[in-house]
Amino acid sequence: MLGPQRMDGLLVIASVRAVDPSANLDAIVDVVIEGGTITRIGAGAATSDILTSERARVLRGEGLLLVPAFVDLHAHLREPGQEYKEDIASGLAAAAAGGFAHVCVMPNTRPVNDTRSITEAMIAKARSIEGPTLHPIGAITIGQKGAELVEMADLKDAGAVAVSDDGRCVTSSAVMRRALEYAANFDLPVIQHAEDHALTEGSLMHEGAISTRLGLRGWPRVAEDIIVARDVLLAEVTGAKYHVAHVSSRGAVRILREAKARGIRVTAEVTPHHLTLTDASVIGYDTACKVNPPLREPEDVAALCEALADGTIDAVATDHAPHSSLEKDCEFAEASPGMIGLELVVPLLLARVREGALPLARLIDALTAAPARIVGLAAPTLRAGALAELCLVNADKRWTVDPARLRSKSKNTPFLGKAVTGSVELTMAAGRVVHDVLAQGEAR
Ligand SMILES: NC(=O)N[C@@H](CC(=O)O)C(=O)O
Ligand SMILES: [Zn+2]
Repeated sequence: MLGPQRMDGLLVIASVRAVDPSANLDAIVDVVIEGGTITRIGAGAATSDILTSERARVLRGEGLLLVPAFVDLHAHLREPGQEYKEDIASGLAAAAAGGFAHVCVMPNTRPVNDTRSITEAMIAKARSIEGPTLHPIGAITIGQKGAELVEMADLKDAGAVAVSDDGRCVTSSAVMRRALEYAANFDLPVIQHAEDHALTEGSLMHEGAISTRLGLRGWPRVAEDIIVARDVLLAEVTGAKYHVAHVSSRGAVRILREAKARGIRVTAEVTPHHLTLTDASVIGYDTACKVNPPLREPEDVAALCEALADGTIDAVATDHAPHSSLEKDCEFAEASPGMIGLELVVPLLLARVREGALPLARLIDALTAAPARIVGLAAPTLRAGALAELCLVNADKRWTVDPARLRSKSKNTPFLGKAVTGSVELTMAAGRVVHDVLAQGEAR
């Protein structure tokens, strides 16, 4: 349910700890939002005139954390074609609840988003909903078949912010080279799902001691590393913008670190689940733990966290991949890979911050300015004059991941029923309140 704040209203958040690394900000401030714009921010910005104004909704910010709203580079909203798993409305509602103002959506819909008309239809649908802004990612190849390139100029013109065959890897070096060369003309980043399919045929989880014990065919790290290494070389010769989706292996981290040190234009993202879970989660054969790329070993999780902390991995992306009970309540071998993620970013990653594995400011950058830069969006920021795109977090609130509370149509997460700490209390996107749990039981 939305709160009383509208575009023309006055919202005041008083005495809140605001953290925005892009504005060099970490301080207790008041924030005044008028007509969807941050008009004042700073200590004492909420003057008594403002606080007593009839028009004002005043939120007490003590004990809360205010950050720019998040930008997701990788979500599967399943519309068109698989609306029983998710649709644009439910996916954007989940994004709002998770603290997101912008969601880049992958093209592995039915049909695949490889044309202007599908890109435009997705944008039109999202515009009819008062929620976070949707940004389509077009396919690299027609039908994501890995052969013929799409009309990238058309897709870009229609509003696509990047291209990707996500779900499938562009395995042909020749196709990938041409894709990078072509995309460079339009300054479109090429996002790779790095998986050498020849090495992962029939795989169900990470290849290691646990897959051997469980008798499940494994996906070795090297299947990811080979593609990342090859693509880094292609990015170097083409000068194109290359981005690696959902990095999961420590080998890929090493290759990215070397590539960046050599000045090659590469960027990368990591998911909350790869930063928190290992292949040991698969021991109970819980199909919610089946995901591509697979959950790996503790050494990989540590390497991913370190790489996110030092900026080798630029961004956190959810890879929100909803699947219904039809695809998940079955044998492990038959289950579709993927887990939902939009609504769990804050509790999962604040836990890593509390453990000291990740500085808070870096995490906020990785959820806001860094992903925005990769796809060329204006990053949400906490500055006077900026569009209000922000997120109010209660870092200490404990809640249970109850299926009834999740806005996503699908409930495929291994965190179901688990208690977590850290909740998104209010989200503003494009100047509007799109998620508000404070409105209930509030004095005014
Ligand atoms: N991550 C997954 O396991 N699945 C994704 C595809 C993808 O992101 O590769 C999906 O679309 O379900
Ligand atoms: Zn993928």
